[in-house]
Order: sequence, then structure tokens, then C-alpha cells
Amino acid sequence: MLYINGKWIQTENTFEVTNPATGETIETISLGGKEETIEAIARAKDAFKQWRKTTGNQRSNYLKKVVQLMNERSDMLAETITKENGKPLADAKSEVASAINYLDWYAEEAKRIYGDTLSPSHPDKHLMVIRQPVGVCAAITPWNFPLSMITRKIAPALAAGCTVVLKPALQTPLSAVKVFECFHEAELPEGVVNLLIGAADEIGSEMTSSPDVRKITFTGSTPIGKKLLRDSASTVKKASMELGGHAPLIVFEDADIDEAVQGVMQSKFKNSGQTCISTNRVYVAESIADEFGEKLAEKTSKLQVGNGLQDGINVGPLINENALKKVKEQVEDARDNNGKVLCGGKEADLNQDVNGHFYEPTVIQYANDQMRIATEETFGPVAPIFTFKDEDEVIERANHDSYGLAAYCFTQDLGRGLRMMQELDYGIVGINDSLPIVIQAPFGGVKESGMGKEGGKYGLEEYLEEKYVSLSTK
Ligand SMILES: NC(=O)c1ccc[n+]([C@@H]2O[C@H](COP(=O)([O-])OP(=O)(O)OC[C@H]3O[C@@H](n4cnc5c(N)ncnc54)[C@H](O)[C@@H]3O)[C@@H](O)[C@H]2O)c1
Ligand SMILES: O=C[C@H](O)CS(=O)(=O)O
Repeated sequence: MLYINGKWIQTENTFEVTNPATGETIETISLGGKEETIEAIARAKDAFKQWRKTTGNQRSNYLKKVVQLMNERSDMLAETITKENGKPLADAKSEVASAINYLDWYAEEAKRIYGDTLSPSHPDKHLMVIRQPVGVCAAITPWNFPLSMITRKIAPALAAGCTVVLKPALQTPLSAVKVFECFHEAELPEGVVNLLIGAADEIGSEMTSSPDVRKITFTGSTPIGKKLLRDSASTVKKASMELGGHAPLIVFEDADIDEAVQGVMQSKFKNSGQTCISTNRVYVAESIADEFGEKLAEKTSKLQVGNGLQDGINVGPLINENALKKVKEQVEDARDNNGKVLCGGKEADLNQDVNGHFYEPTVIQYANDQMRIATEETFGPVAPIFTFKDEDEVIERANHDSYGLAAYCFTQDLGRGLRMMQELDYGIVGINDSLPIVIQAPFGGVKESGMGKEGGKYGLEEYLEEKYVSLSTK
């Protein structure tokens, strides 16, 4: 199902959306391509002429209608996420709450777009800076948070007065359809939001080459982000890139070990490890490494793997065969490089009615910097434990050459915590906190983890341009 200019559109090309836990077809949907993308951009451009003139209060009211509709449908939205993504229902419900929270937050931010007046250099001049919406925005989102990554982009874009053309991941398009049903029922003006589902390359190349698209906002892998940036350069688009990560989690010898173990559990195994800010490397001080490994493995081995729709499941399937293959290869490579698997280390053998790509939550001890897992994003439920001797060494190793999204450390030494705040080269740092994400904070990475921020007042800036005006009354 495509949604262009306020109308649902069927096409002859179809695609079967499957449940990664069972392999069953959930729904067959229409696919669009170049033609539909050109049409959607044109309608978004037309709609922008009027949408940009609405007041913040008017845009806020639309967003609040969507909040109400999504709240009424929250259980259905969560079930849709679990069916197409595989994550446990509890995780899906928290994603729905997060998705609604972005809309609610930006319904208020829409009313708080401020400008400046500047002290003039000449008595007959009046200097102003006004903030105006960027224009037509192309948004591209990933499968791991199929609902909240959409509203984390569309909510601030609409609040700022922009119009949007969205392409969600083909693995998880149904969550996008459901949120667009809410946009439709909230009676957003035709063309303000448009939904394209189809071949990523074909749609993406239209989005990046069209001069009518003034902003590209992308959440996904670093290689695709680089491609989109390259392709957008020809029309000098404003860009927000939320890309890959490789988070270190450092446990110092003075840390509360049980708290640090819990911190790894929360950061590593949420969404089966398929999150951009998931811990990818656990660095533990040599003196406590054995005790830490035992405690982490003991808790990890108790996690329940299975179909996310069932009660009590903590870890669902990986999104597809390739994702499972990558995790298996990284674990085998770790074994080949003297790593010791303390728990898991193989595909999950489930005695349930499942047909998915499940991998047992895994802890690897004696991990080293020669392993693939030390530098490649895992995007799976595997926690490798590296040891370190001192603070200077671990800072040097924790600062990844290219990634810079999130990092965590556990210490009860305040001075050390403040030094980590300064020294860790990441966009997000959690100190004794492996779940730092809140809506009012700027979410985003540095280096090859991306550019731009999402969330809070920062997220609105991405969809606004400052215009300087000098008014002479001579
Ligand atoms: N920084 C963040 O906030 C964040 C959030 C989620 C995922 N990610 C990253 O995304 C990756 C996993 O997600 P993924 O597999 O969906 O990433 P992906 O980059 O393969 O896909 C992301 C989106 O880009 C689209 N896409 C792929 N090729 C494209 C092209 N040529 N033109 C236009 N669009 C294209 C996909 O269809 C999907 O909608 C991981 O690296 C993860 O770290 C980052
Ligand atoms: O995968 C990346 C998401 O941005 C994680 S979170 O939803 O921000 O926690």
C-alpha cells in the first residue's frame, strides 16, 4: 500500500511481508518505484506551499490527533511490530510508547519555533533572524525500530512545517502503513505526508537526485548513509544521518559488578542485540574479569528465546538469514582466535512451532582485538568480553576508529566518570547507565556513526533554516 497525496494506492507489483519467527506471510502489499516517487515528491512540493503557512498551533493540533489515534490502537501497533520485526511484545509495546512520545513532544515544539532580533550597526536598520521550514523532506528508515524511527523523523518535520516522503524498510512496512492510517484519519492536508514502499535503490535515487527534495534524513547502516550523502551532494541537501554503531561498555575494577552485569544485559540483548546503540564490546578490568564473566554468563543463560508473541520471551529471532549468518561467522571467528564461549554460541534449537533465525544469547570470554567482533558491528545477541590493565589503555581501545554513536562505562569513582565523559569519542555516553535514551536528549553519533541529532529541541533544528533579514527604514 502506497500513500500519495492523501490517497491509498495499489500497484501491480506486490511483496509478501513475512514473520521472521515463523516464516509465514503476514500480508501482501503493493510496491512502488520511480514513477510513484516522482509523483509523491511533486505532491509534497505542492502541499508545502500551504503547509509552511500554517501556524505552530495548527500543526500541533494535527500531531495531537495522531497521538490520540495511535494511543487508541497501541496494542494493534505493538502486535504489528512483533509480527514483522520479531521483537518480544514487551519491547514492541515500549517502542509504540516511544513512537507516540515523539509525536506528543513535537506537538508542543511546533508552538516554540523562535527567531532573534539583533542589535543594529546602523540606527535606521532593524536586524532579524527568522526560522523557516526546510521544505520537502525524504525520510528513509530501518527495520529494527519500524515505528519509532518513523515518528522520530516525521514528527519534527511536520512540527517545523515541512512535508515528507517516507520510505520504510521493505522487511517491516506494515508499521509504516498503520501510522499512515492515523495520519490519514487525522485529516492531514493532502500531500503533507507520503508513503513509498518498494525497491530501495530506485526510490532512493529519485529522492537524492530531485532538486525538489531539500532534506534527506536517514537511519540505517553507515555504507548506505555514505551512498545517500554522496548522491545528495549534487543538489546540496540538508542531511541527517543516524548510522551504525559499535558501542563499548567499560567495567572498571571499582564498579558495582552486579550493576554492570545488569547494564550489559539491558544494552546487549534488547531487540536481540539489533540496535544501533547496543553494546558491541565489553571491556572489563583484568582483576575482576573472571567473576564478571561468570555472573554475566549465569544471567545470560536464563534468557528465554522464541516467538516474541509468546509470554516470557526475552530474545526473538534475527531479522533474516543474512543477519544470522553474520552472527554465526563472528562467533566462529572468535572461537578460532582463542575466544571461550561461556554460554550460547549456536543457533537456538527451539522445540516450538517456529521457523525463524534464532541465535542463543552468547557470552565470549578472552575476546581480543584480532577478532572480527572487535571492529564489525554484530547486530546480534553476542557479548564479547575484552580485558584491560589501566584507564589509558581502555580509553585508547574503546575509541573506535570509525564508529562514534554510543559508549558506556561503570565506575564508582566520580573523577573517573568525569574523565570518561570527556575522553570517550561518542555522541552518546552513559556513565553507570546503559539505557540513556530519553526524548529530550539529542540522539546521534559522530564520525561515521552519522551527523545531526534527533529528539528534544535539537531534533527540530534539523528541519529549520535560519533566514537573516535586515530592514532599513531610511
Ligand atoms: N543510528 C541509528 O539511530 C540507527 C538506528 C537503527 C539502525 N541503524 C543501523 O542500521 C543498520 C541496520 O539496519 P538496516 O539493515 O535496515 O540498514 P540498511 O542501511 O540496510 O537499511 C536502512 C534503510 O535504508 C534503505 N536502503 C538500503 N539501500 C538503500 C539505497 N541504495 N537507497 C535508499 N535507501 C536504501 C533500506 O531499505 C532501509 O529502509 C545497522 O548498521 C544499524 O546500526 C542505526
Ligand atoms: O537502533 C537504534 C535506535 O535508535 C535505538 S533507540 O530506539 O534510540 O534506543
